[in-house]
Formats: sequence, C-alpha cells, structure tokens
Amino acid sequence: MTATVEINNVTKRFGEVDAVRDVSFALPEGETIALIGHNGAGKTTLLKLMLGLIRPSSGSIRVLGEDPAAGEFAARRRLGYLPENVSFNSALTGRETLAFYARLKREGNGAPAPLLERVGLSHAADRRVGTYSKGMRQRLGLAQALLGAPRILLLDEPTTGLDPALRQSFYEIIEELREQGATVLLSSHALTELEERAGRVVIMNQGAKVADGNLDELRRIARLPTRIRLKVAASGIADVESRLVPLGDWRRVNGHMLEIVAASDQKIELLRQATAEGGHIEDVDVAPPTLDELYAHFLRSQEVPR
Ligand SMILES: Nc1ncnc2c1ncn2[C@@H]1O[C@H](COP(=O)(O)OP(=O)(O)OP(=O)(O)O)[C@@H](O)[C@H]1O
Repeated sequence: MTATVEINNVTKRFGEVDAVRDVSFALPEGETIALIGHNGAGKTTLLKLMLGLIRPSSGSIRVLGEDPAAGEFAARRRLGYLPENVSFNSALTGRETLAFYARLKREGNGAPAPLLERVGLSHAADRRVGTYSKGMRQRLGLAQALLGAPRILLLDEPTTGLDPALRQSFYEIIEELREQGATVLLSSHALTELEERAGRVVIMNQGAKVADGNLDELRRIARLPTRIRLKVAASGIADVESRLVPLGDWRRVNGHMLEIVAASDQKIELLRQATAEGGHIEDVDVAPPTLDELYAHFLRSQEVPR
C-alpha cells in the first residue's frame, strides 16, 4: 500500500480547545475514506492540516511525501479541495471561474471545458455564477477540485444541496477517480449514502479518533446484533416460534413476520434452526448494523480499534 497521506500523533490546539487530539492514520491510494463526526469533532481541522492551511501543534503530517505546511509545498497542485461552503465571484461565468482556478493550479486553458462537461455544466458554462442554483454551484466546486487530475481529493460535505440524481453522478465521478488511483476523503454527515460508497470509515469525536476500519471490521469490533426478519406462513408461525424460544432474542412483528436479533456469530445457526424442516419460511431479510448504528456505538464506547 502506498500512503498518500500520513498523519502521526497530530494534535492541533486553538487556545484552550484541542480541535484534534493525538490522531494518527494513513490514507492509501485508490481508496474512498469517510471522515465522520458530530459538529466540532475536528474534521475540517484535519482537512486544513492536510492542506497546509494550518500547522499542527505537535505531531507530523506528510502529504505525497511532503510537509504541507512547508513554504514550497509542490504537492499542493496534486490536491483537490472542495470546502464545505463554496463561494465564487458571482459576476464571473462558470467557464471564467474555472479558468481562474486553472491558472492558479498552472493548468492549461484547455482544462475547464472537459471538466464542465464532466460535472454536467456545459449548458451553463457562459452564464454568470450568480444565476446558478445551489446544486450547480456545488458542481462547479467539484469541477474546481478536479482540476489537475488530483491524486488526493479532500471533500468537505460534498453532496449538500445536491438532489438524488446529482448525488449519484457525483459519486460516479468520485468512483472513477478512485479507480484511477486517487485517494478520496469525504467528510460528511450523510451516513446512509456513505455506507455504500466508502471503503473505510474514520470516526472522530471531540478531536479524537474513536474508530477506523472498513464496515465489516467495525461491525466485528462493535459486535452489534444483526436483525433477521422472517416472513412465515400464518399456519407455521407458532411452530417457528417454538424453535426460536431456546435460541435467544426474537419478537413477533405481525401475524406473518418474526424478527430475530442475532449476534453476528450466531446468525447462521439461528437461521438454520428457524428454517429446519422448512416449508413455513416464505422470505428472509437480513439487516446488518448500519453505519448510523455503528457510529452511535463508537461515540458511546470510545473504543479505538486500530
Ligand atoms: N480557528 C479556530 N479558532 C478557535 N477554535 C477553532 C478554530 N477552528 C476550529 N476550532 C474549534 O475546533 C473544534 C473542531 O472544529 P472543526 O471545524 O474541525 O470541526 P468539524 O468536525 O469540522 O465540525 P462541523 O461538522 O461543524 O464542520 C471546534 O470546537 C471548533 O470550535
């Protein structure tokens, strides 16, 4: 694994506040990582540290092998950043805005057109940004972050203001970049949509990292139960219940539905018992703990699995 970002024992203090407290992690190439946490957890501070906009109070950071807070941070051109609140000069057109950022990144004049096309803004390229909807401004922000084929994308709440169709095309663009080897770090509160998209999740709480791993790892560590719903023929529900009685936690949802709450190492045995000499089970729905539930668990327990 080649790490594009390495954060070692980093603390960032603002006066009395430890915005980030002794945090370490490495981000590899070709991975999408979700950075999640309540308001004030330290997510934006971590992004700013990676961008070199602020310096750590202690600890060290390497981005593409360099110190981002050093005077000559050549790797900056290979970093794409979408801030939480994008604001552009409303008098410029989309094309002019992107041309301005392209010059800052020393990209050629040819850069804006394909990016505007990619984020679906070609039709509005020559309209002033002041006339753009929130979703259009957000897409222009993404186009700006994509300038220069970045090896690292730092995206702060990137899907705010995007409707479901735009969210989908946003994630398709991100996935393409990831497949080409980019590191994509998404800071977000939108846990449900991240669940399917992030290969790895870093959970922050009050400046500290409280969990770090892929969903399967976090589920294993959290040991939260899986919910199994069985649709049972009405004539067989009593029989299935009698088989479940010795096995643990279950409840009847309605006349033809039972819900079993199973520890992850128990679920296969429970299913086997419930469906033995079957005929009664018409459907099975297995719901492992969601990212929402894992997040709540780690905030409560403050475990550090890595
Ligand atoms: N420049 C600053 N001066 C003083 N305190 C700061 C500064 N920047 C951040 N903080 C404090 O550091 C803590 C972490 O803030 P940060 O913006 O990193 O959180 P966040 O996780 O990004 O929150 P949100 O989800 O609200 O964006 C907060 O308590 C915040 O008030």
